[in-house]
This record gives sequence, C-alpha cells and structure tokens, in this order.
Amino acid sequence: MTQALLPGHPHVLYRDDQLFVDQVPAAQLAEQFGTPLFVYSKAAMLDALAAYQRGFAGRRAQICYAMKANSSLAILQVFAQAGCGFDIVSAGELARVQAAGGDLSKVIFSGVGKTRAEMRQALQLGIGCFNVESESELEVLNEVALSLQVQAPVSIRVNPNVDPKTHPYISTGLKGNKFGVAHDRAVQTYQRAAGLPGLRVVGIDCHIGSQITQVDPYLDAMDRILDLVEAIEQAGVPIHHIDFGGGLGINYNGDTPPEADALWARLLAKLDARGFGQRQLMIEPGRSLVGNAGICLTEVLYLKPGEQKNFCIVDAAMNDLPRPAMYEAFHGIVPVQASRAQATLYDVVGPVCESGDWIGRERALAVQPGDQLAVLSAGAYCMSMSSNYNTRGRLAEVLVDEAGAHLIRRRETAQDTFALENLLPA
Ligand SMILES: Cc1ncc(COP(=O)(O)O)c(C=O)c1O
Ligand SMILES: N[C@@H](CCCC[NH3+])C(=O)O
Repeated sequence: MTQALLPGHPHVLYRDDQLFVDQVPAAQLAEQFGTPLFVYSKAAMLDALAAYQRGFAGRRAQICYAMKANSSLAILQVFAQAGCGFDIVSAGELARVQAAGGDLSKVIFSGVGKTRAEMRQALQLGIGCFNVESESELEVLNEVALSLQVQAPVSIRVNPNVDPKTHPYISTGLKGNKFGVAHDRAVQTYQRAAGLPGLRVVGIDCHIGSQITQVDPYLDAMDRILDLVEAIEQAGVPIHHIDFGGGLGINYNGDTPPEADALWARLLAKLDARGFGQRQLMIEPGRSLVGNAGICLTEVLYLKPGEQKNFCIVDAAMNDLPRPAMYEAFHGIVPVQASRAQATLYDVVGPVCESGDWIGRERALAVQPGDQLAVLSAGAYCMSMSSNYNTRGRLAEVLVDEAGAHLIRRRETAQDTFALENLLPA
C-alpha cells in the first residue's frame, strides 16, 4: 500500500487511491453521514496545539484559542481539555465556552463593539480579561463594573500600525483599521484606565491580522508593543501580561508560514533580549490550530461543459464555504477516490444562485457525477462563517479521533432553519 500525505494536512492522506482522515476512509464518512460534510481530525488539532506548547516550554504562557475560527462545541471541548483558554468576541461565544466546559477564568473578551449586556454577563461569570478597544469602551466598562460592585480586569488592545502583509480584509493592525487604540494614544489611555475605580489594568494586547506567513510583522509589532510597555510602566501603570494575539497562517496553496514553535523561538529571543522573557504571555491563535485539521466532503452533482469554461457543480456552496466568495481565497480540492483518467479544467461551483458561488477556479479534475471531492483547509472560518442562504441547512460535522468518527453536529433540516419564525395571524 502506498501512502501520500497532502501538503499542509498531516492527518489527511491517500492510502493507495483512497482519501483518509487519520484511520477513517473519507468515502465511508460521506456514505455514513452524507454530503456536504465537515470532517475534522482531533489529532491534527492537538498536533497544531503541541507546536505552540513546545514553543512556550518553560515559559509562562496561556494559549487562548480564538474560537471565531471554529466554535463548534466539541472542538472547544478538545481545546478546553488540553488546557486552553478562549478568545471570545460575543456573549454567544461566551455561552459556547460555558456549554463546552471551558475555564471561564481563562477567557479573554476581544472586539470593538461589546455591549453593556455582554460586559455584565462576562463580569458576572468572572472572565479573565477584557481586551478593550477604545477609550469610550473603557468608560462604559468602568460604569458596568461599578454597577456590579466589581473591578473589571482590562488589557488595552493597541494598534501597532504594522503591515501584516496579508489580505486587506484580514489585516487588523494598520492605522486605517477599526481595531484597537492608536499607538500614540496608548500611554494616556492606560493612565485614564488606571484612574477608573471599576477597572484593574492587567495587560496589553495586540493582534495585527490573520493568515500571516512571515515572521517580520510579528517582530515589528513586538518591538512596538514592548516600547509601549516600557513607556506605560514608566508612567506608573504596571503591565502584568502581554497578549500578542493570533494570526499565524496555514498552508492553503503552497504558503510557507513558520511553524508555531519556530515563530515563537524568534519572538521569545526578542523578548529575552529586551528583558521581558519572564512576563506572563498570552496568545490568541485561531486558524493555525484548526484550519488544516478540517476538510469538507462534497459530491459532484453535474458536469456542465461551457464555451468559455467547464463547470463542476457540487453539493457544497458559498453558504457552507464562504471564503472564496468573500476573499477570493484558495482552498485545495482533491478527489476522495483518486483516478488516473484524463483531467479536465473546471470551475467548481455550488448550487446557490449567485455568480460569486464558486469554491475553486480552473481546477484540473478527473471526475464524474456521483464522485466525491474534498475541499481542503476547511477547519477554520468555514463552518463558523456559514449561513442559511437559499434556505440551505448548515452542514453536519464529524470529528475523527482514535475511537473513530463522532457526529458532533447533525445536519440542519429545513424546519430547523425556520424554527424561530412566526406566520402572521390569520
Ligand atoms: C482579536 C483577535 N484575536 C485572534 C484572532 C485569531 O486570528 P487567527 O485565526 O488568524 O489566528 C483574531 C482574528 O483575526 C482576532 O480578531
Ligand atoms: N474570516 C477570515 C479571518 C478573519 C479573522 C478575524 N479576525 C478568513 O477566513 O480568513
């Protein structure tokens, strides 16, 4: 038997001509659970986490999984059981952490638009830290905390004005982005925070963007943040922890991001050189923990030869896999049963009524209707960004571990999609 790993996906492989997720044939999963179907490898997630854990060995560091990447409960459970905290951006995500048995004291609450109700709920549950993103948010959080007679632990997200060299829609640390407090206002914002009785300053935070594949933007951001920590502490406000956000990329299409341990070897060397090596560290990785742990299995419905292009119409669509339509993002697409037949170039498209409903363009595939394909790198920002557009139920999700395949979310029915709606009175 020959074995071939897929680039970037250590747990998705061909054994002879059959695609497997760890020990389980993809065709068997498609048969048992139907398509389209998200399939995740628990081992792949834990391997990705282990790279960070190796990188931080001997350090004081808390990994807070940025659950926006994939917030399915069983996935949160895997990371909670592995000791992770969570980076959340809404009360909905907070409720998911609770439901998955996560440690609320390891929750950090990011986001530019926290409501008073969300602040209240998070304070009552005793989360670890609020990453505050504006001066007006500081004032509101102070009021909410005082009304509950507690102190809110805060870290201020600073916008370091560093170019992460990624897609403009997912860069977050540039002056023109809505995130964080401007670098040159940071010291005065910290002084203001330190003077508010409902707040307890605990840290500083930055997050410069997503799908970052180079080390330099991180090194630049770190320098900018450490300069600020020095200035803020000189101004009399101690900084307990430094949160460097998430953003590390994955291999979608020959991308070569550093491994998490290699990235952190470089960053820790800088922290040591600048005398901050013993500080409590936090990070908020999302995509790099789950992105290449997941695939989406889809069935070829029709082949449609065209004058300008050929279309391969599959049962997954932009509502299930929104990244190509949103960012023209590339996802690998491979057959579940490899074939030696002559390949044809196809645009792989879904059934949704939008020309933007494409999953891959100009892909060489040897397929027939009824064949199954796997869309790769589908563990991050796919299920969590999916919708019911065209009244398509959200997909089922399966997690593969050493015991086999577990259905972690059943397929949504049409009734599920309109369960919250009411007809007008007759
Ligand atoms: C504040 C914050 N933290 C962490 C993340 C996770 O980013 P990534 O999935 O790129 O690691 C994001 C998303 O970019 C974010 O906005
Ligand atoms: N949704 C984006 C990442 C957004 C990061 C959120 N801070 C993507 O799919 O690439």
